Amino acid sequence: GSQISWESRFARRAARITSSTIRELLKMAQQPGMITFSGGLPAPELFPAEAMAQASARLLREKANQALQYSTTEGYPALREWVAARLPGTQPDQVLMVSGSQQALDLLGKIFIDVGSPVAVESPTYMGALSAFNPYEPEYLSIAMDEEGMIPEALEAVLQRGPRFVYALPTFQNPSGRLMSLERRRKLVELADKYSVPIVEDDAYAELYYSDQKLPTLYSLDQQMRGGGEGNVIYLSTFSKTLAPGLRVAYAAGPRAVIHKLVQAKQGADLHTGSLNQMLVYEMVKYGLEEQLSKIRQTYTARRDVMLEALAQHLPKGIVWNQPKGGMFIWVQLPQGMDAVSLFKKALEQKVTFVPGQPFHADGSGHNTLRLSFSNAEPELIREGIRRLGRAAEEEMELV
Ligand SMILES: Cc1ncc(COP(=O)(O)O)c(CN[C@@H](CCCC(=O)O)C(=O)O)c1O
Repeated sequence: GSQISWESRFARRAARITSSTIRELLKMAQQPGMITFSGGLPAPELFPAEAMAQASARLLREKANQALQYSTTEGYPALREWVAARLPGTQPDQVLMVSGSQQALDLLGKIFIDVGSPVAVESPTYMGALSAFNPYEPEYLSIAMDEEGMIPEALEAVLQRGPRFVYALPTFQNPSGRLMSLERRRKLVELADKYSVPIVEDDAYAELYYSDQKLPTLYSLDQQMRGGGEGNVIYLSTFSKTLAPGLRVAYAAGPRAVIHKLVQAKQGADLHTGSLNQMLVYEMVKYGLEEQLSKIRQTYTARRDVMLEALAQHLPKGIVWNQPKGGMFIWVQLPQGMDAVSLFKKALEQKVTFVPGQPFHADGSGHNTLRLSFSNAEPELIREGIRRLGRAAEEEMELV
């Protein structure tokens, strides 16, 4: 027969499945001599590779049957218990181990979103969440933010439209780096309860704080407000930023009815997260992660400071950026009328990459924004990369 036109054969939802900008840009970063500030990649030199080599060899010698066999969808029991013990008022049967929090986002889309369902997101928000939700064809309601996080009036107006859930990143938000203030956290939890709209709290960067002490999670504030018992917050976090993203081990915690439905959805997706990888993560965290975490905080604080200093030195006037207190990203605003994609092309010629900010905006805005990741480049490369970015920005500004 004639050549099949596959586009016409795909399901309707396939039209909402498009490339991840970050993943596509990461491919470009492979070019020789390129300095990349694109992916939120942990510093590989901090991976505890030697300890993992020994632990996995031991697991395969002593527990091969368990490590190499199919395991339960809910996850490795000892790891679920470890996670539950660190979350207020949470039992192990309220925790599901997932293959990266990216999978949790996909499964949450699958169980909560119908075609046209309203879903509330921050502006900007994590583009990977939009990629996970898009195939389920939601209608996004963007919540305006200021430096302290969601603006209460904007949030309340969105909640009155009955979204299926609010997707919130209160701690070192990807991409803006914002830390939601305690007052705004309380406001969000109270308003979500008032309108009985669930909150999905994506806490990927919880441990990557570089100055003030940690603020309480939405999950814990919700528990306090209710005096314990099951709450209104579905909490996500991951071992990608503290241990190793290549292991693809993360977790979701929350009300039993939600976790149970996520388990059923995961059974249909991948049966379970890698048995060996979960057992390896448990071996690495069971005695605590403090030593690993302090190494990470020290390294990323230094890299953040080098990047901030280089930005001040090399970027032309009119370009502004935040001073993140944690996380992996610096969020840059170009003057109105300047386009980050056009700057990206000039930067590529200078052999430096970043992530243009528009894909982080569900409402299509943000053409003059861009995200820089400072976690995965040595200080000297950061200085050189920002110097190159400065040159590209000078060129671009002459045209505007
Ligand atoms: C807020 C937020 N939520 C979930 C994830 C995905 O983390 P997992 O590794 O799936 O646990 C991430 C990871 N995002 C990185 C990594 C994605 C890079 C890549 O696609 O390789 C980034 O924004 O660059 C995140 O920032």
